[in-house]
Amino acid sequence: MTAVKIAPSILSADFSALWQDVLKVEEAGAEYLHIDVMDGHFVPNITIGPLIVKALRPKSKMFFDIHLMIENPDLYIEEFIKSGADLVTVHAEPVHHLHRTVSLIKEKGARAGVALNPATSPAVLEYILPLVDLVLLMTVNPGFGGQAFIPEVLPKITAVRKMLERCGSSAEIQVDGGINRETAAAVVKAGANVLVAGSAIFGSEDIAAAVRQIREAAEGGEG
Ligand SMILES: O=C(CO)[C@H](O)[C@H](O)COP(=O)(O)O
Ligand SMILES: [Fe+2]
Repeated sequence: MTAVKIAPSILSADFSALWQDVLKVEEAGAEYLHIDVMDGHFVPNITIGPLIVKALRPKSKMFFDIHLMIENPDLYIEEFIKSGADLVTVHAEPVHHLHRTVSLIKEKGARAGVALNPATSPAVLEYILPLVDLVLLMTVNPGFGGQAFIPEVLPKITAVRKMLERCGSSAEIQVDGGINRETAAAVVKAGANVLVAGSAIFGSEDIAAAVRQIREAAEGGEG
């Protein structure tokens, strides 16, 4: 099993002191910086665009993980990658030609992720797995931070882990939504290895301790 990685979601950071919060999670040893992009169409919220990614890029050496919750992602993929994205994840639900979209991410030089809402079947991944570097399984319905973890996704995590093994894929499995000290072990036990956490990290008085505690809890689920 690949080592657990922690991906703090800046959706819950202090936007008036954003890069200082980014520095805190980098110093705490978190591996990925999870950046939630919402368009007010695919999800009922509007957040961050490529300008923010570009502004943060010189401030941090972290792996920039861009979670696009937008319609028509093909229009923006190149700009996000030029702005400093290391990984671009698109949702399967609003995309008409997923193979084309994932291929575009790879062509433009980033790693490619595919995200699935809690109710979406992983069957959609089967024939594009060789191109996919990360599968993001939403453990809340996307759009907002601070929502409760949906436990019905746990068997889907295990199903995707088995699918990856069957296909000889080394793609990572990321989970996003409601991840904290209480839920971390269960998602890792089910087969996830990249854990996004927003409110559990940036809502904490001690950001470094929160990263450490989630990692410790997650490692309790390895085995
Ligand atoms: O994609 C997201 C929401 O759509 C966020 O990454 C996610 O909700 C993180 O927030 P929290 O850890 O507070 O649930
Ligand atoms: Fe996210």
